[in-house]
Amino acid sequence: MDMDHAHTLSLPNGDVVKKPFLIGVAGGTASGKSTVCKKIMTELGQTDMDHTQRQVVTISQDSFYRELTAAEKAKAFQGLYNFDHPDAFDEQLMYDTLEAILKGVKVEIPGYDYKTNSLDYENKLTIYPADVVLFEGILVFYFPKIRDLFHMKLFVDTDSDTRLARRVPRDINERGRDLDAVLTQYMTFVKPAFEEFCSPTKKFADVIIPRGADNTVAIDLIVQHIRDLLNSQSSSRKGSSSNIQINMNVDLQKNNETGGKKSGLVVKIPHTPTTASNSSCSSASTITPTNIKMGSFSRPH
Ligand SMILES: Nc1ncnc2c1ncn2[C@@H]1O[C@H](COP(=O)(O)OP(=O)(O)O)[C@@H](O)[C@H]1O
Ligand SMILES: Nc1ccn([C@@H]2O[C@H](COP(=O)(O)O)[C@@H](O)[C@H]2O)c(=O)n1
Repeated sequence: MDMDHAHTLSLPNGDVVKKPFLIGVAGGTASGKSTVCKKIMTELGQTDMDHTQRQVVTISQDSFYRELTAAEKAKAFQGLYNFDHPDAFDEQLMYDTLEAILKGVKVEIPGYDYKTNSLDYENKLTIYPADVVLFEGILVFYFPKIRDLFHMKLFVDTDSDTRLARRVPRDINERGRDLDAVLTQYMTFVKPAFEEFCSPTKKFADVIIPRGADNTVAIDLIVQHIRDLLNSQSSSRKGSSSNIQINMNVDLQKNNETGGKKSGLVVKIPHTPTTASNSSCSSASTITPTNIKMGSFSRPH
């Protein structure tokens, strides 16, 4: 199988399949990862579309939790199982699945049932070859091999009080938990694991999104970027030989230097986009206002 540097794969039989652009979306529990992904899909007009026709799809890391034994399930019901440790996930299956998706293979992924703490094979999600795949979860940047598969990495950065305030009612109302178990699990596992395993992965992000889905500026920028990407893909399918250019390395942090008074933006755009991965953006023009620093990067394959 021949893999070109753009966005298609040429199979030995001459068929050409899509090679998706893979975006990782990490962040603490209840930071708004799924809501951000939903907003991105909605703004791109994807949610009303038949799922076989979608150009953008979202997958959750929760579909890669390991199956629990009966004893582990009994612990989980009391909030005494650690779902926030990397070992709770099937890393190899996650890697193999993302690899298959990147090769344009149609894959089936189980749903996840939080009420029974088990994978839900009755509600499988079929991932058809798509242009953009969003993969969201607390530890999507934790595993180096998986981290390296992403073409773009987003980190949803919502403060821990807000996250706890969202998690408690969600787990009670939507995940069938009782208050005692939710708080026990949070204090015993969720909070310490966030500090140890999730929060340190923020440094790998290309884009940090403070306040999650409330940050419409960040989401609009990301959506615009994806639109540009999809447009460049369709023009390349029509015969253009240009590679996809990604001209963002955005850090959407609060602008502390201005004491929070000026919430401006700094957008640096390279004069001449290059394909060099991780290249810095030394000769850049500046669009103001901004709290966004942009470098440039390109898809790694
Ligand atoms: N910006 C927001 N404002 C208010 N509630 C929100 C916001 N973002 C998410 N939520 C709510 O918080 C909970 C967790 O959000 P979700 O997107 O599922 O987070 P995650 O996927 O990171 O766990 C959900 O009940 C969701 O409706
Ligand atoms: N059976 C399960 C599986 C996971 N969790 C918790 O879900 C969190 C991850 O999902 P988010 O949507 O919140 O990112 C994680 O913190 C696990 O503790 C669970 O409680 N039960």
